[in-house]
Amino acid sequence: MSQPTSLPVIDLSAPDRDALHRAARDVGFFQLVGHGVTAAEQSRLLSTARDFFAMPEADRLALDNLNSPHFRGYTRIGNEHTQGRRDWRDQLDISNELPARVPAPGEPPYWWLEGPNQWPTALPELREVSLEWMGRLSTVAHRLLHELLAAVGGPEDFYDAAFSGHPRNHLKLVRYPGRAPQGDDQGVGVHKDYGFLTLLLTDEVPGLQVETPDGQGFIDVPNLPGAFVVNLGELLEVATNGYLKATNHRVVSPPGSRERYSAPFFYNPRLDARIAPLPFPGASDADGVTQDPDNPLFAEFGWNELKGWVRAHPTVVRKHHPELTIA
Ligand SMILES: O=C(O)CCC(=O)C(=O)O
Ligand SMILES: [Fe+2]
Repeated sequence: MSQPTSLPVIDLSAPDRDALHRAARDVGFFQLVGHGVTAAEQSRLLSTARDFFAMPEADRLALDNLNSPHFRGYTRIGNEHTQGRRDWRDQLDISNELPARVPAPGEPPYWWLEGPNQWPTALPELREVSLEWMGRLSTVAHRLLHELLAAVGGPEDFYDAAFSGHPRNHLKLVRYPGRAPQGDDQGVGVHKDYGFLTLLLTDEVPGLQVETPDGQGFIDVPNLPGAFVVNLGELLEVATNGYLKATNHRVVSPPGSRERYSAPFFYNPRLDARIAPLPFPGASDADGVTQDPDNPLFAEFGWNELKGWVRAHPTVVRKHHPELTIA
C-alpha cells in the first residue's frame, strides 16, 4: 500500500461516505472542511489563546493545575509527560464548568475529573470564547460522528445516549515554545487520544505528525487553512472492536525559538458511559482492539480518560491523589 503524503479531505457539507469510511479505516486522520465554523471564529479562538500565553507568567501560574484536584488549569512547560518523557509545551485545560465533585467511597475515582475551571481575571473573555467554542465544536463533532457511524454501516445515533447529561467536552489551549534547551524535540510525545473524535485547530507552524498505517514512520500533517484536523480516539477503536483504530500521533517542537499554537477539542461522552459494540457489517472483519499492557483501552469512558490524566500529570496525582490507581 502506498503511504499517504497528505491527509484525505472530508467536506461535512456534502459528505462522501465512501471517502469518509476509507479515511477513517485506512488513515485514522483527515482534514475536515465544510464544517460551518467561520475563519473569524477560528481566529478569535487562536488569538484569545495567544493573549493567554502572552500574560505574565505569574498570571498564568495563578491558574496552576496543581491547585486543582480536578486536573483543570495551567500546566507549565515541562510538567506534562508522555511515554514517561517530558513534553515541551505549556497549556490550559478547560472542560465543562461544573461544581467540584469529590467521589464518595465506592464511587469510581474518575468523578474527580468533574469540577470548575480556573479562569484568568486579567482576560475575562477567555471564559466566554472557550465555552462557546466547546459548544460550537460539539455540534460539529456530533454531526461528524453520525456521518462516520453511517459511513461504516451502523446506526448513526447509536451513541447519542452516551452523550446525554454532562458529556465530557475538553478543550486544550497549547503553546509549543520552540525547542527545549537540551535539544530534545518532543513537543508532545507519541500518543492516542482517549475519546471518540478530536477536532484540532492549529496555526500555520508545522509540527504535528501522524504514524503511518504500517507503524513504520510518521508523516507531517500540512496546515490546510480553515480546516480542522480530525483524528479518531480510542473509544472508536473500542466501539468497532478495532475495525477503526485510534491513530498514534505526536508533535515535534518547532525549530529554534519559533512558537506554535494549537487548540485540540476532544469530543467525549459522559464519564460513566459504557461504550457498547457498534452493530455494523465490518464487525466480522474487525481484528480486536490493540493489546498494549502500557495502554489498556477501557470501555467505560471515565477510566480511559483518567488513565490519560494520571499518566500525563504525575505532579497533580502526587499532590492530590496519591492513593489513586487505575482499575
Ligand atoms: O498540538 C497539536 O497539534 C496536537 C496536540 C495533541 O495531539 C494533543 O494534545 O492530544
Ligand atoms: Fe493528541
